[in-house]
Amino acid sequence: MATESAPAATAQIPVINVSQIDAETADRLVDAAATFGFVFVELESTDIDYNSVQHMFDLRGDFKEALNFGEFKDGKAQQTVPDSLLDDEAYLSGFFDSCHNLCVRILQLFAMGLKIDEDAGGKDWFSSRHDKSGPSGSIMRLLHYPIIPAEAGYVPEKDIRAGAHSDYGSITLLFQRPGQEGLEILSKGWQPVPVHPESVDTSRPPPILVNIGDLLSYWTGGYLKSTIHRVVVPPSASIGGEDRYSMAFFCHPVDTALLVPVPSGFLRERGKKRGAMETGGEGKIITAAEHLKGRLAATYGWKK
Ligand SMILES: O=C(O)CCC(=O)C(=O)O
Ligand SMILES: [Fe+2]
Repeated sequence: MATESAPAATAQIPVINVSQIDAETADRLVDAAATFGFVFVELESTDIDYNSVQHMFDLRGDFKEALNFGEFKDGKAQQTVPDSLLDDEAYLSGFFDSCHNLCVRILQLFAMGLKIDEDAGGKDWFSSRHDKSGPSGSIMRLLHYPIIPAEAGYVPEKDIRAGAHSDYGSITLLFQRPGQEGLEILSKGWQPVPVHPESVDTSRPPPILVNIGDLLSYWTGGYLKSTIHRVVVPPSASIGGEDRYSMAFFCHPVDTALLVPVPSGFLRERGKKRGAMETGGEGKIITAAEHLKGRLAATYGWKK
């Protein structure tokens, strides 16, 4: 007989309006990032409009699972774009830029919330290290998780759509579709993340889910949390669920950015030093590219 466990409590991730770059917004964002590692940002409070999000979801051509785009230069992708999306290259490039600009805004708010010393750069301390002055690990990923046919013998505990992981970069923007739940975060057990949190009416566009990646967590000595998450077929779905589509923008600093200690009395007072969580102290100063290489090596067993 199948055992039924009580449904896990939904993660109570705050929803924040980022239209103002002010101390109150900054404190709320930092608080959510330090508590959950995840925060919702109201789409209407950003410069990304819902039509362009819808358009991106409509564009996806007929690719089967994940499609990644690295940076664009003068509107041209730096990696191969599938033929079915060639006509849309300029559009993809524009959306990539809008996502990057929103990340810059969020990074300014994090810098304010962490009270980074004014004479060191204040609110621009993180964002100036994400300034597109050189290549970076930033990636736009269009995701498709196909329906699992009932006859394929779907087993909920086994058929995880995206296994437990943390993201590598500074911050990730995740765009979800109405009615397509499935993301879960590891916080006292697996907690489902809604597409529409309670405070956002379902007639409004889903807010953008923002999460902290390993690099920003490392940079802030673990103060901002890089929370483990995964994607499952939601327990409420019929067997095998339906196709899930999502889009993730992974924002990274420029490759050459040095992950020096964050000049923040706020972090120092809390005993948070760069790398303290991972290395037990302040070791060698590495670049963003080296950090990414280390994470990839750890994941895929590559030799550093
Ligand atoms: O598809 C999702 O909702 C999440 C995807 C994700 O976590 C990732 O690609 O890193
Ligand atoms: Fe992820």
